[in-house]
Amino acid sequence: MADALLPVADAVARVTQDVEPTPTEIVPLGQALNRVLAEPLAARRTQPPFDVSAMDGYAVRAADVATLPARLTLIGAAPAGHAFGGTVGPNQTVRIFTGAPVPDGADAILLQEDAAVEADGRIRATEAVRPQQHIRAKGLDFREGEVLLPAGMRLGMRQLSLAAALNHGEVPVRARPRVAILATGDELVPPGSELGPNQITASNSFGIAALVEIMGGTAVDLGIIPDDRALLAAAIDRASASGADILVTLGGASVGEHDFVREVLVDRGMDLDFWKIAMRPGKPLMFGRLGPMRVLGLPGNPVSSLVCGLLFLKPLIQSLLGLPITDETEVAELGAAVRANDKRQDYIRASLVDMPDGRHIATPLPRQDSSMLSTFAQALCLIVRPPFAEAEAMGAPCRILRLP
Ligand SMILES: Nc1nc2c(c(=O)[nH]1)N[C@H]1C(S)=C(S)[C@@H](COP(=O)(O)OP(=O)(O)OC[C@H]3O[C@@H](n4cnc5c(N)ncnc54)[C@H](O)[C@@H]3O)O[C@H]1N2
Ligand code: MOO
Repeated sequence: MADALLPVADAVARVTQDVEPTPTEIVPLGQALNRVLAEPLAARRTQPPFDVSAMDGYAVRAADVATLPARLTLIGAAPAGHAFGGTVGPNQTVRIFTGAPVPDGADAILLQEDAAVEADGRIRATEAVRPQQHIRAKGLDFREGEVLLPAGMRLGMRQLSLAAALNHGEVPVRARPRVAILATGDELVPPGSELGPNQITASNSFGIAALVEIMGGTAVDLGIIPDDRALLAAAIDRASASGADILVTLGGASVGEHDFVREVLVDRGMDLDFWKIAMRPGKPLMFGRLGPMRVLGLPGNPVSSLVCGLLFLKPLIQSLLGLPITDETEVAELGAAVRANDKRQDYIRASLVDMPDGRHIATPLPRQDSSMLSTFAQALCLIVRPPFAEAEAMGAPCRILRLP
């Protein structure tokens, strides 16, 4: 029977359809790195809160120092955090430091480097000043009530500092999507084990868990389940009971006699949405819903697993975080000729050189076997070739997806 293979874009649309963002939770700012704002953040204060000196020097009346010579009487000091209480009168000055409020009467800062202290204690300007010189006006950065961080913003280093400057000690963010990860296969043992004769190490869970964490989710490793229907059913029930938003199964997705992940999931109540897509690597991808939990069945071949994680698990997590799903492919140039493609959208592991003239050269790596993590780790991008794309010569334009 001919396979009915779902196109990749349709599969992404079905995986992310009707996903409700996770609830809002309030977290301390110090724990909010990489979290996604659930509500906009407005300034709770004005910055700077008053006219402030941008330099260490002397607060002066610009008219007094418009031309040289100019000598001023020192009447006080204003370090940061302390205002000078009085008013600067004609030919008077106040010692001032960066970040201190500009005293009444003053309208410019004479740089320390442009001033000399005379024997009688007076201050002699060696350079003339302009009005407002080295003064940061109140509200230069932002004003109270202004929204500077919109909902849906991911909090990176710059956004966290800005949130702190706005005077938010804690922030409303989307709860981290919880992703349960379950590896299947009699041949699998954890890395670092003493390997038996027919065993390999389970590698996929690590890459998938890393992707979950990078995206701002929480990975819950449910371990390795042997090819046993009862044990698999029990593990699926544990995943359901854990309240995970997503269950990712690894392996057992194909057609062999030991590939019964789909059957057992359906038996446990999963509503199967699709199985098998027009993609290489990753044909036997499966998706369904089990109660409130989305289930992604990733193929066991390591590269297939991780590429499917990037193409389907990543947008699913983005949807749960209320983030838009965007086309992240870019235009590049083929560094070598490629053959005509068949019915499966191809994701070719490739090197990538960003040229100084702005071109990006993507060259397929020699071995494309979906079991080869060595090639995948070496690749910098995937060349995306649509179904039935024609053969292309070196130098032809192509689309690429950069790898994280
Ligand atoms: N007759 C057919 N055979 C296969 C087809 C097909 O259409 N007809 N599809 C092939 C494709 S494409 C893929 S991809 C694989 C997917 O198979 P499964 O999802 O059932 O995965 P397994 O058979 O369990 O394992 C495949 C391979 O990957 C290794 N593996 C599995 N889990 C892990 C893990 N967590 N970490 C590291 N390596 C893992 C496993 O040992 C196998 O070598 O099916 C093809 N067959
Ligand atoms: O398409 Mo499978 O995903 O080659 O290995």
